[in-house]
Amino acid sequence: MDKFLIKGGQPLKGNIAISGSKNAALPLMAAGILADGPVTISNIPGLNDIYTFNNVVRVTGTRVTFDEEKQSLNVDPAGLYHYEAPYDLVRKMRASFYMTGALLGAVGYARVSLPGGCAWGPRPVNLHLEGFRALGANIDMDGGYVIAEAPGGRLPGGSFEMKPSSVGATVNLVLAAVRAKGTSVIRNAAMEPDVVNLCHNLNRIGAKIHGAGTPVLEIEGVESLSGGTLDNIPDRIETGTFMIAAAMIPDSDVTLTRTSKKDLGSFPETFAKTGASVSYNDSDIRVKAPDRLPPVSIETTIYPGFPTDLQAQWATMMTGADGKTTVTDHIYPDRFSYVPELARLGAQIERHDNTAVIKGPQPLKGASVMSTDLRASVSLVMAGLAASGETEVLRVYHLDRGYETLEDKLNAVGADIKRVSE
Ligand SMILES: CC(=O)N[C@H]1[C@@H](OP(=O)(O)OP(=O)(O)OC[C@H]2O[C@@H](n3ccc(=O)[nH]c3=O)[C@H](O)[C@@H]2O)O[C@H](CO)[C@@H](O)[C@@H]1O
Ligand SMILES: C=C(OP(=O)(O)O)C(=O)O
Repeated sequence: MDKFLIKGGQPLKGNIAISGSKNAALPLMAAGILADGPVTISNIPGLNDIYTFNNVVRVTGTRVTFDEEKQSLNVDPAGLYHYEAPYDLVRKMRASFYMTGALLGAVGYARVSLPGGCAWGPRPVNLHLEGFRALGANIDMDGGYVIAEAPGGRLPGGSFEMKPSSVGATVNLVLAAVRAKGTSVIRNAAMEPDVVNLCHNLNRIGAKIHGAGTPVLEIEGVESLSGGTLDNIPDRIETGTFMIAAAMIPDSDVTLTRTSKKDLGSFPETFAKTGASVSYNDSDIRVKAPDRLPPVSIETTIYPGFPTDLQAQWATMMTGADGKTTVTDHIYPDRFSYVPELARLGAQIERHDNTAVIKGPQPLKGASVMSTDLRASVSLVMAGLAASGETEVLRVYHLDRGYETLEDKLNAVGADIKRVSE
């Protein structure tokens, strides 16, 4: 298992190119099996989650070819014959559950393993299942698998209101509904850029989805979708992560390229309160660390609110703030595995229910740390960069799920991170 050895205390200076979004890419890849011809998806990052999902899609007989150099992924569903996503793959990656909607839409039948819990507690799929039923699917459970079936091979379509709004369930229902016989309406639909991008791309190959980016999606089912080219968007979470890293490490001056403010929702407004100097251009964002970091409390909410995928990084930055900060997660109330690890680095941080309370400024000092999820792990790397001495971050395979060449990108702007394979 690989680990990182980080020598902290260096400012970050230079350019970092932002990769394509992991969370927007996965729905596009699932959408590939809905088309009548091959689709080519641009700006796909070389990440373990992408490789795993390639294998999930391949199980169905679909051909998936990834040109890593061009970051271009081709999905050819001509050989689609096996309508299943097995437990072995779904347990590695929850997004595999998108195969339920995609197979229902493509062939009217899916046998997909129920995803289990995850490192930060329960992640239910009740809305996905209730939504499929509302669109006309018969849903059964068998040996840990969901069996979803469209009577007569094609869903009739229907209406469903989500409470709460869910990114995963919206993606799954859109995939199931685009080739339904009738029209479907999803109320309180997710407005996250990942969902909007999926809808726009599906429309490019013949879908009729109205209202993307609003809480009401109306999907007129179409007989077929053509093959074609789909475009992935820059990773807004990677962008936010590096913006926070630049703001928390004194004297840093970092320009993020191949990204934009467009999909960041209200994050720039919140980020401005850190006092960091930020300039946004068409395709790059420059961040200079502030001289003094004030405490800025946040609460996660659905888009355009503060993303749950950035709360751990924000809490880490706030260990250096001048005063007391609270970080509250309303989406995933147990997503705090980083708290005891930051404490090992010397942070004054405590968890109370779904809130981390951080008392700063507290200089961090290198130690061995480990986390059990992706965003918590990247936060420990950032803490290691800010800390004095050497920090060892164990089990970096979590990072490899969602940050493309993280250590190379950071080392190129002055960090000192060594990957060690054990
Ligand atoms: C709204 C939100 O911020 N979603 C995030 C969530 O997406 P992900 O798709 O995993 O989660 P959802 O958007 O579905 O969940 C939003 C909320 O709805 C609840 N829920 C969801 C589905 C369901 O069937 N029943 C149910 O009760 C969840 O427990 C959660 O409290 O995690 C991803 C990975 O970290 C992030 O990239 C997404 O931005
Ligand atoms: C946890 C994440 O992904 P997933 O929903 O695939 O687990 C994430 O992107 O932070």
